[in-house]
Amino acid sequence: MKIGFIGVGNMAKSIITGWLTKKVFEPGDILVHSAHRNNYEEYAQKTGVIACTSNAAVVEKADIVLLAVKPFVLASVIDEIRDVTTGKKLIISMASGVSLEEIATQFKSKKIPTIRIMPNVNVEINEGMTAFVRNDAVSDIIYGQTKSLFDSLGRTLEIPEKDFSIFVALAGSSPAYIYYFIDAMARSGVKYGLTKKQATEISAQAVLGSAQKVLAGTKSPMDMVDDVCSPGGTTIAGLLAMEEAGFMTAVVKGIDATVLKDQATH
Ligand SMILES: NC(=O)C1=CN([C@@H]2O[C@H](COP(=O)(O)OP(=O)(O)OC[C@H]3O[C@@H](n4cnc5c(N)ncnc54)[C@H](OP(=O)(O)O)[C@@H]3O)[C@@H](O)[C@H]2O)C=CC1
Ligand SMILES: O=C(O)[C@@H]1CCC=N1
Repeated sequence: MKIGFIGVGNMAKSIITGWLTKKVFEPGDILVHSAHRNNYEEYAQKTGVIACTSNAAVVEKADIVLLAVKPFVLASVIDEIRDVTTGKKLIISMASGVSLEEIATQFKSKKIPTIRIMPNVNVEINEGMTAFVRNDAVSDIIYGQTKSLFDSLGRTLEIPEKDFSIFVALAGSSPAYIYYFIDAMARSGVKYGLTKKQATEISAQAVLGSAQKVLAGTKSPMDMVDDVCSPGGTTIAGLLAMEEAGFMTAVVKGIDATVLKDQATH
């Protein structure tokens, strides 16, 4: 099976790395094309994936085509590939805020099997979180096969399309917020004399272990907060100072702004 990428920027590269690591695809099964020849040819040379000469060539040669361009470029890319896209190709879009209906309108056909996904960059290390929804032209078999490709990249979840905006906030965009949190912790460590490297490792491992404990699912996160806060201790002093500075409000406002921005793309 050949898989093609139109656009080979941050998200496409993360997916490709995840698949190559798990040997889900060989480099020779992956086709790429993007806006700038230097970029995609250099990437193909480095990784062994195949560079195509146009977006249409990717569609012609691939069984599955991932549209990995920014949302505002999607319409012009679909214009370019419309004539070579038959019902035998599976189209996967990861563009935030662009609905299946809008994609069908752009293709001028409801018969193009299309899956909308929302991955995150952590697929690169096979620890991603990817949401899925499909149109009526995607059979159960194709859907199941496609989902298993993404299962190799981390967790996957089928959700209604109306929930994609909140999913973008909690999973698509949130790695940036979590990296930012880790960096803020690490900077505080530097303030107290640790090297940035030491402080970053300490903070990241604390986030990793905490996330794993939450996912183990034995207690709610809030119960775990209480377990760490010894009466009269250091943690409750720090937590209340963070809350006074608006920790919870800052997070909720950030998620609200992400959701609004995603909805504004429609
Ligand atoms: N980054 C992320 O964490 C996530 C991104 N997404 C979604 O993934 C999509 C891609 O985002 P991201 O990878 O970050 O963006 P990037 O800017 O990193 O990559 C965009 C890619 O699109 C290519 N491109 C631009 N115009 C065209 C065109 N006309 N034809 C073919 N290729 C073109 C660029 O080419 P070139 O490299 O040659 O300039 C580049 O490779 C977006 O829709 C975004 O919403 C979804 C989840 C997470
Ligand atoms: O920032 C963005 O628009 C994309 C969508 C999710 C993550 N990055």
